[in-house]
Amino acid sequence: MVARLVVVEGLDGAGKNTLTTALVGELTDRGVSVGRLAFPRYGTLHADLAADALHGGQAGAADSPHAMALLFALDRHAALGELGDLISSHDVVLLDRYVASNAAYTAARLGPGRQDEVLRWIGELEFDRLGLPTPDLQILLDTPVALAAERAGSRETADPGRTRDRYERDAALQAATGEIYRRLAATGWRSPWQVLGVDPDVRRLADLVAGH
Ligand SMILES: Nc1ncnc2c1ncn2[C@@H]1O[C@H](COP(=O)(O)OP(=O)(O)OP(=O)(O)O)[C@@H](O)[C@H]1O
Ligand SMILES: Cc1cn([C@H]2C[C@H](O)[C@@H](COP(=O)(O)O)O2)c(=O)[nH]c1=O
Repeated sequence: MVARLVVVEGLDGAGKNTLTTALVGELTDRGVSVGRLAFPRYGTLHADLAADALHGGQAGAADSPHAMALLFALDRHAALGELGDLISSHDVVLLDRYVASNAAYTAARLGPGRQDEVLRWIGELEFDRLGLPTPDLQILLDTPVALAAERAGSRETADPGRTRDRYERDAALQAATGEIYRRLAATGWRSPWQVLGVDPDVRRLADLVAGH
């Protein structure tokens, strides 16, 4: 059996990690074997260069929208083997962020006039040229910007080592990213999407993911 590849997308602080953890628990309880991976894969070369740029470090020279998008894409390209192993050994593979994150954030940075061009570019680069597998389902956790920002802020307060990066501090960028995510979902960008509101029903989501 080939695993269903399911992606959880949303703004910084939307609750993706929390939802993914709950979904892994619910699916596992049902006897579904679940693989899990989050992007960027902190601790790897390209992801750490991207993170450094986001935090204003030495790699800040790479902080143009296209350069950042390439770093995130190369991190996924380097994960192809790991992703293939997960897909071949589980019923379902859950990804916390994937190609649509790159599409949404990069398009938001470039502004309205260049959105179509960048959405096409990212899709062609990552899926068609780099050969990343197409998701079976993309889930947009559509948490309102203010609530997502509040959650990201309280996480920083609880753990001062987890400082917010420049994307997380930029309310306008988050709002623009949220709009692009909704557009990606409405147009079925690259695969079917499911849009969820705040505090989604994890059991119903598990039904959908497990294909019941
Ligand atoms: N449904 C919820 N109700 C209350 N708090 C929540 C909920 N979901 C997540 N949180 C809290 O909000 C914060 C952000 O959640 P989480 O880390 O899951 O978000 P995320 O989307 O993965 O964030 P990021 O993309 O920035 O890593 C955490 O402190 C988490 O405990
Ligand atoms: C995978 C990926 C991420 N980003 C952006 C989105 C976030 O603001 C940061 C880091 O993500 P995290 O969930 O806070 O760890 O990077 C992006 O622009 N492109 C991507 O492909």
